[in-house]
Amino acid sequence: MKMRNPPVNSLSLEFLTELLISLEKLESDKAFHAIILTSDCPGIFSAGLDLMEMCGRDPTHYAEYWKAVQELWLRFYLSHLVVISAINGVNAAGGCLLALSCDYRVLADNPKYAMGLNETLLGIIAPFWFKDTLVNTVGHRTAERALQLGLLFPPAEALQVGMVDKVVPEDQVLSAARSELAQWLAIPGHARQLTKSLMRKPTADRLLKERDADIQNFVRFISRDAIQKALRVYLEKLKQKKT
Ligand SMILES: CCC/C=C/C(=O)SCCNC(=O)CCNC(=O)[C@H](O)C(C)(C)COP(=O)([O-])OP(=O)([O-])OC[C@H]1O[C@@H](n2cnc3c(N)ncnc32)[C@H](O)[C@@H]1OP(=O)([O-])[O-]
Repeated sequence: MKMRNPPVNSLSLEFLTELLISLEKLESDKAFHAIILTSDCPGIFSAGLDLMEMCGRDPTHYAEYWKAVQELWLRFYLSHLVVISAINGVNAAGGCLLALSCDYRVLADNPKYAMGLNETLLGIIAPFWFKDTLVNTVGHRTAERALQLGLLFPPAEALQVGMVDKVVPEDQVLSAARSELAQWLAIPGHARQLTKSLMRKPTADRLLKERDADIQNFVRFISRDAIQKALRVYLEKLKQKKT
């Protein structure tokens, strides 16, 4: 599955929906057993959630958007397919969450390709299920430091803390993901799927039990004047970087 939403693969409502539909199609086709998730945007895996969906819109839109973000995470996190990410670019916040929801991560060895949950740098907060997904991957202490400081880890560090499983030269990221897949596909499917569910269900259930409350929290939080201002300042900084 190659993500293509130029220029930065930001996860807009439309793009999230497209990803969700593509995943559902693959899941319902018995011929498919695995997905390699990668990017078609040179040098960028994903810039994360689309800031334009969270800035200057109304509460109904924020609620619709957040529901779609929840849906995509739940679907990827609990997918019965083997999902491997071949991370071929910088990967921030919501994009990193998507990669953390995969079963295995291969990252291209380029110092520019940092990844992490950098929400605090924008003055916003990673929700509890983003946090849980990170904790489940790198452990509590590393997650605590990474989340508070909004750290984006370059490849060597991402590997060291366990945020990714393998770092390979840039031209080998897809072939390495394919080689890894062979090991996962050699395991009897039902045993692997049930084990995945055993490991992940408690984390997903926390959100499933309070989806509506989580949407309301998000809408309240993102609608605050101070948060809207912080997002506008951040977007402005991104634009100024160019000039
Ligand atoms: C509770 C909520 C939890 C939140 C979770 C999140 O994921 S929060 C998300 C946290 N994500 C981040 O902090 C990552 C923010 N992004 C970056 O750091 C950089 O864009 C980059 C390193 C990904 C690519 O650098 P580069 O030099 O190759 O590209 P460039 O920088 O020149 O951008 C090109 C155009 O795309 C635009 N745009 C960019 N990102 C977003 C976005 N997320 N959305 C919308 N638009 C975005 C950018 O403004 C510019 O627009 P313009 O001026 O053409 O109209």
